[in-house]
Amino acid sequence: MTARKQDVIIIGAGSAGLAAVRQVSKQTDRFILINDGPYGTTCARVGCMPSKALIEAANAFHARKKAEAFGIRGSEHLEIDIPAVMRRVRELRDRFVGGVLKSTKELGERSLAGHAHLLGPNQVQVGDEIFHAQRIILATGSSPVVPGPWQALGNRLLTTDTFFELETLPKRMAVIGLGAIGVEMAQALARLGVEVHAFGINDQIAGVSDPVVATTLRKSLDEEFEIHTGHEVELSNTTKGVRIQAGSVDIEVDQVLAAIGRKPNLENLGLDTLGVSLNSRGMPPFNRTTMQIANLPVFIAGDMNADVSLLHEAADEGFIAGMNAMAKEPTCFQRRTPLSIVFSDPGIAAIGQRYAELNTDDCLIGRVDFASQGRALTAQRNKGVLRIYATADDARLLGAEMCSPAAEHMAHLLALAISRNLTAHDLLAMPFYHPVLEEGLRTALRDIAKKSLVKRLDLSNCNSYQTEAFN
Ligand SMILES: Cc1cc2nc3c(=O)[nH]c(=O)nc-3n(C[C@H](O)[C@H](O)[C@H](O)COP(=O)(O)OP(=O)(O)OC[C@H]3O[C@@H](n4cnc5c(N)ncnc54)[C@H](O)[C@@H]3O)c2cc1C
Ligand SMILES: NC(=O)c1ccc[n+]([C@@H]2O[C@H](COP(=O)([O-])OP(=O)(O)OC[C@H]3O[C@@H](n4cnc5c(N)ncnc54)[C@H](O)[C@@H]3O)[C@@H](O)[C@H]2O)c1
Repeated sequence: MTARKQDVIIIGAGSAGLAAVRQVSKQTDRFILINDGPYGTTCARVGCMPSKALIEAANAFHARKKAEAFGIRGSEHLEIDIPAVMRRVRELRDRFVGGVLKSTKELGERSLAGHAHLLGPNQVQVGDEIFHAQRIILATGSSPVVPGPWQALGNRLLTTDTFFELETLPKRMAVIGLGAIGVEMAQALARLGVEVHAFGINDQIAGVSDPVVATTLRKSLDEEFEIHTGHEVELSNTTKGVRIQAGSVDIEVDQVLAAIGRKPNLENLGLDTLGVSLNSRGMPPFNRTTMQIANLPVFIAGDMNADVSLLHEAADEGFIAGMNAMAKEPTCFQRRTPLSIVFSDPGIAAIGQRYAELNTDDCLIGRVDFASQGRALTAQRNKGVLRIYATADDARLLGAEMCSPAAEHMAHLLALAISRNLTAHDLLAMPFYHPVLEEGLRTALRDIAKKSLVKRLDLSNCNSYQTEAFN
């Protein structure tokens, strides 16, 4: 065994780990990046990117269902070539992964493959080698949760780690779990022609906490695939597939996609050697503005810390960890306004404070229903609802939840406004072009302004025409 001295050791070559490497490598050559398992990052390899490639293909095929109403004939003759869809998903995936691999290859000997095991706050073991470092950054990511008994289903049980390798899709599929992954995948599979049964242990879908948005979302998804909520599922092998029992539901499918959440990769990592108490889930205490674990020279970033499992947050945390690992004293970084988007149709988004976090007695809620929104109607995208939350005294924007057309774009506008501490009136004083889906956003802002005691003598007071076309 050897003890090699480094300034920083980064464990995990995912999005968080690579963001940390980018910062650390600006200041020192004495660092190593250790990665166990496949390179290329969860996001590019089995996460964000292949799932979006699948969703885009599914949406393109689904568009035929609106053709007749537009006056386009013959769309019923369109066919889908599933093996070609899956090949395209993998080709794009390989392209995205290729870009990531290039950056790890460039590290040469500083990039090391193997399972990292901590021996304390300054030591890491990989195989027979021991490495010593002033600082350590942990960024080992997360893995799909698969309950032990489900393993008996063999290759009839899929997770997003295995799904994208399929050459073709089964006729009948169950998606267990209705979080972000469950909703995105269930809708995409249904739009690709698979008979989908989706199961949620409770009524919450994609994390939506606003009851008005939740009801609209459920109604919209119910039109596309079977949703069963409120019961634990029992899975068992049959001669032809998998039997699923949940409450009064008893069905058979060919394959099951488990999407019941992800767990941090802590196995055999040696967190117990850090000398700090771990919580019931084996997690050490850490500060999300510095990413530092207690007062140790150890930082924790990305999905591994089970805080917010999103790509942009993983990248931010890797950046903060990298900066602080090279600093004399850790700096506190202001975290960004919470923003999450689920790429379903209608899209689902939450910005700033969620409904569940509000004191609803002390805030204003503005609403728009997209069922009769002008531009949405012209595009046959008139489904969904947006609710914006603002302070009762000065209509300062606090947050929003929505399931709506163009949710991903309106979510960014709202995130910008909330980050800049703007009020509903501030946003209403800005231009809204006509006819755009954002006029729906303006309707919800006007709803807040109407309920607010604040009245400003500027264009924020300009009223609506009260007609569908200009809504
Ligand atoms: C299907 C799916 C879709 C998603 N879609 C989106 C989306 O649309 N938008 C979005 O923002 N987010 C999305 N996410 C979430 C996003 O992908 C993750 O938040 C992000 O990839 C986490 O990056 P990370 O660096 O923490 O982990 P990873 O990229 O998983 O990197 C961790 C690395 O550490 C390695 N490792 C583990 N243990 C050890 C060890 N002991 N020693 C050495 N190395 C180790 C792992 O093998 C891995 O290479 C999606 C996730 C999934 C699964
Ligand atoms: N568009 C995006 O940003 C995007 C897309 C996909 C994934 N992700 C990220 O990946 C992470 C993992 O996604 P996920 O959807 O697997 O996790 P999740 O935690 O978001 O959702 C899991 C869902 O499964 C349910 N569940 C748990 N146990 C169950 C059981 N036994 N039976 C039925 N339902 C059960 C939970 O109630 C929850 O609704 C998320 O944290 C998310 O941030 C993001």
